[in-house]
Amino acid sequence: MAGGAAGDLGAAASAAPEIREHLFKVLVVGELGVGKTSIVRRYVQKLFSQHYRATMGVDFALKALHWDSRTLVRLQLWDIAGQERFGNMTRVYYKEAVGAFVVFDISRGSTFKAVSKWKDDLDSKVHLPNGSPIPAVLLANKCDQIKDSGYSASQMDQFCKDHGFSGWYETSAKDNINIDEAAQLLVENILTNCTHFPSEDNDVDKIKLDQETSVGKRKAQCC
Ligand SMILES: Nc1nc2c(ncn2[C@@H]2O[C@H](COP(=O)(O)OP(=O)(O)OP(=O)(O)O)[C@@H](O)[C@H]2O)c(=O)[nH]1
Ligand SMILES: [Mg+2]
Repeated sequence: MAGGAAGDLGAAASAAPEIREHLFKVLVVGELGVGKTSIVRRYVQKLFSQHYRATMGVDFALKALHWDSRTLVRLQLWDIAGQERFGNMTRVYYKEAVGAFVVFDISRGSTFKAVSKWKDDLDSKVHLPNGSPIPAVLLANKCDQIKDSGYSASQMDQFCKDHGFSGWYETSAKDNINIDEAAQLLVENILTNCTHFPSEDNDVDKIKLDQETSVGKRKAQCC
């Protein structure tokens, strides 16, 4: 019977697990050539190249994370050219970001000195709806190479506390070290903020999916 079939479909859809979908804008900043594009490429495409081509302005990439059985996180990664620290565009690029990676190159100490400048730039131009800084994770990239600075792990921990980083990781885009872990930490922090400081600014959807029938309901929701 047609009526019975429709009723069954409705029951199946309402019994389906509710999937929360989040879209987060995440910035990747740091000096020229520290490996921002390489990190994004490794994370999203699982590729690495020795070839260096400086980013002009900003590049974009999208990464989908099945966070848990009920949560899908989409990261919209804004890979900002190192040369932008000297330009006027960062204020535009940072708008509505909810998290950031600040990257330096462990084989070039000068890039670590610029970390606090990048962090100050972020904190002065973008913040959460409640006025707090957006969570940021510090990436000490190219850890497959020889270090050019004598910072111990505890000094790095202290540096993160002093400058308001959620944490830091030694990463290598070349050898695929700690990039997933760093992203995990950043997303955890973003999700925590999302729970504590709901905002209608973030583009977040709640979808209810019936995997068998592909019947889905999607509604915009604040986060
Ligand atoms: N050994 C090593 N080389 C890396 C790593 N990550 C990036 N590189 C190299 O460093 C150079 C610069 O990398 P990019 O990813 O283009 O740097 P970027 O930070 O995007 O630079 P801009 O776009 O100019 O700001 C390239 O030659 C990469 O192959 C790494 O983890 N290890
Ligand atoms: Mg780049």
